[in-house]
Amino acid sequence: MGLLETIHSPADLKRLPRSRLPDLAREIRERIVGVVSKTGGHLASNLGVVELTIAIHYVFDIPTDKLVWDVGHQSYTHKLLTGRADRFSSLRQFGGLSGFPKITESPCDAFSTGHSSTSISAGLGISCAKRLKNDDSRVIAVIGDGSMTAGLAYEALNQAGAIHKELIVILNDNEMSISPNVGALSSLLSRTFSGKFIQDRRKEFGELLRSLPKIGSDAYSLAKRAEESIKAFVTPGMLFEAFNFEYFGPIKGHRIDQLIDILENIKNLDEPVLLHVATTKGRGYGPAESNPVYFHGVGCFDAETGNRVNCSDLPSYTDVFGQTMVRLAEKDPNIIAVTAAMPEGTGLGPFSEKFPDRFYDVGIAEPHGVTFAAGMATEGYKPVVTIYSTFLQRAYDQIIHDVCLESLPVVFAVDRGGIVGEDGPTHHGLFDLSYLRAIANMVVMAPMDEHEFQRMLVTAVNHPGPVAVRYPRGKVTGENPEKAEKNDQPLAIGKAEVLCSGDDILIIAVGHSVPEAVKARQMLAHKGISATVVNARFVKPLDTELISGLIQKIPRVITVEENVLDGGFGSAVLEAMADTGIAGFRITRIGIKDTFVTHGAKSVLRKHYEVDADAVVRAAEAMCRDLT
Ligand SMILES: Cc1ncc(C[n+]2csc(CCOP(=O)(O)OP(=O)(O)O)c2C)c(N)n1
Ligand SMILES: CC(=O)[C@@H](O)[C@H](O)COP(=O)(O)O
Ligand SMILES: [Mg+2]
Repeated sequence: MGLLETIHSPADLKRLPRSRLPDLAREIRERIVGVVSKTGGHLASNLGVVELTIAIHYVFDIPTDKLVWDVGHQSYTHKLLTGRADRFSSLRQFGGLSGFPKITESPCDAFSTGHSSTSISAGLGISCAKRLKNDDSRVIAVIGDGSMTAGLAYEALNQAGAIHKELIVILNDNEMSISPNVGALSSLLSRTFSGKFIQDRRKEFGELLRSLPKIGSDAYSLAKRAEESIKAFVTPGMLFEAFNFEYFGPIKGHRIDQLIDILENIKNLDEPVLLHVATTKGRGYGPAESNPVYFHGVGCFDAETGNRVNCSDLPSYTDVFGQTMVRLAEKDPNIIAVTAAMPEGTGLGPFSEKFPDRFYDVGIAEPHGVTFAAGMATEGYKPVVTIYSTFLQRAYDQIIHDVCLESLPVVFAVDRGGIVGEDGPTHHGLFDLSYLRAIANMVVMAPMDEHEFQRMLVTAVNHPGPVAVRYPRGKVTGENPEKAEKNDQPLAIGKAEVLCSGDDILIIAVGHSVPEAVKARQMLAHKGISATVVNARFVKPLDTELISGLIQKIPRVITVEENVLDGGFGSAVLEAMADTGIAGFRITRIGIKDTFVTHGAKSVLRKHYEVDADAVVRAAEAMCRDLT
């Protein structure tokens, strides 16, 4: 029997002698690679924290002590050690284990996560609550160097340092976000401080001080040298000490013994503590160590070779976006691309290579990215801010206050709109149509296919105000290649199109729900029901004229969207009809009812939450039945 099979709780782990822990780490790596090769998941980040997770569970008493994982994409070892090993192969599958910590999944998951940089805030909140209850158990927050690029982390450090509450922050520094980490902080963290380095700086600084009385002709250059020398002394420790944290590290993150010793030492300090741990992303699995960007979040692969399996040849919407951006930027030198730590995920790799001076990776800092783009727009540039729908939620005030209030021409390329699949509720882009259409001056559109997508991007970069194009995660349709010849032509803003006509039912769909509506029309035809299908294209401005005219002719209406129903596209249609005073029609809105969508394959979720073609057919049949 393997060691892992003997561990059903952290208490079982503590019974193992320290000498067996490296063997356990090996088994855990094998299990993670084996399962993730079949389910997909965040492989590289998980392989990097195997020893750290074992050490934390060995030293602390989880769940009495609380452990908060930042993002939570690295929590697989934690799941394996906390009674979930037997269900681990169900990872990220519908009904199976979540890929992130989830309060409802285990008492050992202190906080639910998925979005980055929340761990210090949540950990501090938990710590303060414990002290109010006279509970002196410990709170540990584990945060990556990439997640330390977000302002939220510093808001939390700022408060923690001021109120001196016990909190252990472990900075897991692998010099990587999804891609290599960016920004001034990342170069500060990655400075190597050998004894020689420090001695050299001291000597240099000493010489400089000795020369200071001679200040005369070139005071500026002396001052500059002094500044440079002082800067050379600024260590990561000083940064955190400035926030009143006790700093320890950097220590090597793959030596379990050393990790256990230091954790034992800092366990009972009654000040905020920051332990800086250096780890390697992908550790212990060759393909992931050599390509941590690809293996950050990966689909199915062959565990022997690391090669991808089950790939379709079709490009994704993200690929089409990346290619179109290059084409548009070749013609228009004012186009700028902004990403928040996701150059690969957003398809901006080719753009960044071709136009390095017009490409900005701001780090995990979506609110800053939006305001940064607004600043560029005031100087006549055309920023295209490319952020996943779910992460753009972070920047809502910036969209309203910094972009839309003055109607600045910023394009929002909203990737991962709709159901994204296995990442689950923290990552589905199911709110964007609602939150974006509520803002004055904003144009909101969603393409039915890759051809319309390109036309929408052309339309967006030529529009003089804020505009959002929302598109899904996944492959393009690969259909209607004849449409390609119009791909460079802009669309008329606020104009929908009738795709096909029929007298019984009117189906009005938007974005990638349009192909579902077309499929439903074919299924309905076999049942003797004929439907008109409208591709709305725009959620705002809505084509009220076309829609109201059709509703008067066909008063049995179904709207279809992959967004929450509240405030979404169907609501927009209802509001417009109320405003025009049209009455005497029936409407069924298909979309996500008032709930959060779990994790699982996209097709499974679409069926389960009734936003697929079958759901449209059922709604149409019910409407026709009620009439007879
Ligand atoms: C608000 C937010 N923006 C973007 C992401 C996407 N994302 C997930 S993990 C990650 C990189 C995190 O880097 P780090 O914290 O260093 O963790 P590592 O993967 O290196 O262990 C990013 C950008 C996210 N989860 N949340
Ligand atoms: C953990 C996280 O937030 C990202 O890694 C995310 O899972 C990426 O999603 P995609 O796979 O859709 O790029
Ligand atoms: Mg990192």
